[in-house]
Amino acid sequence: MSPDPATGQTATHDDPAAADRGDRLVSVRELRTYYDERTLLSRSPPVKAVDGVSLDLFEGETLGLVGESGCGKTTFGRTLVGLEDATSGTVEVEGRDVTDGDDADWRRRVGMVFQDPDESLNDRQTVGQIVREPLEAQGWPRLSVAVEGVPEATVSGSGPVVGGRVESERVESGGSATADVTSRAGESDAASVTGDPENGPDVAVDLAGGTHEVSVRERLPLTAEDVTVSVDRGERPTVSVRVGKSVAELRRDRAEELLARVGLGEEHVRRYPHQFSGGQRQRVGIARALALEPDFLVLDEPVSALDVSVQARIINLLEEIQDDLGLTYLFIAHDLSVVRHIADRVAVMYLGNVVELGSTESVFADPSHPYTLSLLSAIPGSGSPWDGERVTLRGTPPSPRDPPSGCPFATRCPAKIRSDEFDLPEDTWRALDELRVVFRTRARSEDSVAERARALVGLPVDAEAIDDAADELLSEVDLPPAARSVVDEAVDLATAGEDRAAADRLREAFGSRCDAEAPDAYATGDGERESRCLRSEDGSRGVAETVADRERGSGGGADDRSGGGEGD
Ligand SMILES: Nc1ncnc2c1ncn2[C@@H]1O[C@H](COP(=O)(O)OP(=O)(O)OP(=O)(O)O)[C@@H](O)[C@H]1O
Repeated sequence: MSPDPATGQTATHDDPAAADRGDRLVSVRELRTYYDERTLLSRSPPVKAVDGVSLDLFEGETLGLVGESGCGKTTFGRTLVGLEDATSGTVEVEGRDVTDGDDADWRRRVGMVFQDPDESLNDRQTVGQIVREPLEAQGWPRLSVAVEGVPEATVSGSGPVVGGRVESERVESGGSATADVTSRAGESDAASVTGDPENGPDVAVDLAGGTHEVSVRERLPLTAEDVTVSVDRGERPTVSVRVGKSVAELRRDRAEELLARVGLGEEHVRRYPHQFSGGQRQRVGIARALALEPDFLVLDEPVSALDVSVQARIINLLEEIQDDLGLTYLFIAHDLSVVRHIADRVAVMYLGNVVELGSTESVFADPSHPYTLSLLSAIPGSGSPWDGERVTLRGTPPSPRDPPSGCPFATRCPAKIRSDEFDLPEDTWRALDELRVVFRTRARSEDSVAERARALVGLPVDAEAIDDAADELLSEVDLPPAARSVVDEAVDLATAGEDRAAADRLREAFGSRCDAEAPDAYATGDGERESRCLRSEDGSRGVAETVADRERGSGGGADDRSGGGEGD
């Protein structure tokens, strides 16, 4: 395994088990997308929606992106396709930096399908107009023409003429294009080609043998009969290509073809979105996303708003399209069963971070990260080790405006490494964690305009609420005197309005590595996966065992504290 270029750590996002995949299409490194809404009245810190994601996407694969609502999935997808500005980090496509979203070639090569077709389709446009919109926006088509196989003997020029290159290649709306081909002496490439070398030229004129043959690229709504070619074999040979269809006709034909591709007929072209079912509307959304022949689609919960029976049909359609066109998908979902069906690899996201990444099969069979484990435990019949035995996470995710220092999952982690300063039962650790969350939440609300206004007019700090919270959480648990005195100190600080200091005091005394160190991406599962959990640092796991112990009430205490070293 190669070290991570960003962190120097072992085998990471760089590529777990890359051998059987296609070429790398997109490389994302340390990507951050923050929403900064600070105004004169509000000093709230920015929302760290994506907070340091590094991963690769390989040609032809489907990468599933899963995680709770609000963890940053949509923002990540939108940043990849240039709909959101990255705050820092890079997105590279085939070695080219496209992070700023201005790369015209990349913009053409990506498409996005949105969750809610009702919201993403303009109800005042016909379906035909909706699908033609990206074609119009991008000035499609810009036909490329190549001249091939020009033998030395047929075209006279100064020196051996072996190929031609088209200098002008736009189809005018009147329906003709002239391609001036300048001969190039001494070039050795017998078939000089313009346009996208992957897809070939749109129109190729083969001048071999003194005649000419015209071929038209597949998936273009043109046939060779629509194209007239005349060749002037003068001193400066010119090949003129006339296309017998107007731009408007080409766009109309393309829209019909796209609608047919997603299972809609000619009769649908002039209808409006509200005349369709949810599944049909999503088909329109897919046709629109395919308009410019993308290589990469971000599918943002494309079936979440649909009935289960319709979901399966749309998923099948997406799979067929991927096979036919060789597309790469980023498939965003919160439904893990859908992801399991469609994705080759899965990235699990929590609070703006990808915490686990690996092949779908291995992530489902043997999750390394405690967050993945808890997600899988919620799916009955998943076949995961936690199937049917739900690991419920405590509390709600922290605010992305104020993520915890250290591991972002530490405040809810059922396998959190415990401090070895104290020997406490699991219930007590959890109560202390929760009290810290209370102080952190209070500290955050102090930042709000309303709270500052209260402070300014001298409203008292709600001391009773602090005592109540501490009592509720800790009255039933046994705290040794040293621990009790730390809690009393923290409560005093909070009562004095120092909520953040109170939270910090608890962290100092009861926190562990998980509260202090942001985990790198460590290789787990024989290099098949990477996991951002300190327990995966040395390859040993111990996560499932620790969670099992704690959940089943036999854990806690000294055996739980070392982290990383437990398990196999
Ligand atoms: N335009 C915006 N301005 C400010 N904050 C935003 C904006 N868009 C998203 N957010 C916030 O960024 C965080 C990540 O949101 P995002 O929509 O990317 O998450 P998600 O995982 O896709 O959620 P869901 O599954 O609910 O769509 C959330 O806290 C959200 O409130």
